[in-house]
Amino acid sequence: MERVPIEPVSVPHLAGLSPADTGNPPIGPLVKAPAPVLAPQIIGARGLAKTYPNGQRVFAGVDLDIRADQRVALIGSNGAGKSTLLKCLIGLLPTTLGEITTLGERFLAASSAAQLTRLRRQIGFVFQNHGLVGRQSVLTNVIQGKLGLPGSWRAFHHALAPQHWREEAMAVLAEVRLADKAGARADQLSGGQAQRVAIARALIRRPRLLIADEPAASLDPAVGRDIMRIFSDLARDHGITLVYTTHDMQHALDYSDRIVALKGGKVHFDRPTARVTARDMEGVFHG
Ligand SMILES: Nc1ncnc2c1ncn2[C@@H]1O[C@H](COP(=O)(O)OP(=O)(O)OP(=O)(O)O)[C@@H](O)[C@H]1O
Repeated sequence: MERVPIEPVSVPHLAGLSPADTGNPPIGPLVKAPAPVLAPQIIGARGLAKTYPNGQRVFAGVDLDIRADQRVALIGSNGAGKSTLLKCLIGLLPTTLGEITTLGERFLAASSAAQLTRLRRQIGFVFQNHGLVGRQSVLTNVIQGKLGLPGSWRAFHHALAPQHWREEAMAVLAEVRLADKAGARADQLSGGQAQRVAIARALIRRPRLLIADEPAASLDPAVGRDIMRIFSDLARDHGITLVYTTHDMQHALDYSDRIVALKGGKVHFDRPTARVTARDMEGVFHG
């Protein structure tokens, strides 16, 4: 049988076209999808346990990872250990077991004095009792937020402070809507106004982390909500990580991105606020 030579087949309309032109994906080295970028860690805690010297066991086996820019509500019933945990995380109280890394300072049990100084420089504190000096002016109280920072002897009185500190103090007072009270004595303020000054005093430190222990507990409901809103909005606008304790469920739900619940000496749940149900909240305080 006669063999017919087979000519290479040429497809004129595809000749010279690149893969992109043909719609086929290019064949190349496999490229891995990029890992999600995590915000910098602000607080990392592993296997924390705390028992007070009198034998009072508060919590055990606590792990926590708080990233930059989060607003975290730490909740639990009275005596659940919220304040104790908060103080341990920032090196103000020693733990019994575990490892903590806060703002890059790693410590077991207790922070060193040098670590505590470095931590304090980067943290703003607001407590239930505002802790203002009543006989001094609002302006001086705000400038005293600079105490503990370099050159801070000048923060004892506004008259000693450099002009730019006074300007900063007026700017943070404006942020808490109290610029008009700068010259008033702190003991002439209402509870809500005093707490707003305490927030301004924390903000003037330009903290990376804002710690608030029951900031609205002694205020009436409307003023308490106002304080929580100021906190939460300022933390978001300034990119400050906020960790606050509360036993008010609504304050936890309305002003945080994430809720960590303590119960029975353990983390009962830790999840984004948007995924926390009313039943979850009930379970923290009852049952
Ligand atoms: N210095 C201390 N010595 C011994 N026990 C303490 C000390 N401070 C707190 N406790 C106890 O540790 C437990 C946790 O207290 P903590 O103040 O951390 O709880 P909390 O959740 O912040 O409570 P609350 O909501 O009432 O402020 C409580 O049983 C408390 O009595």
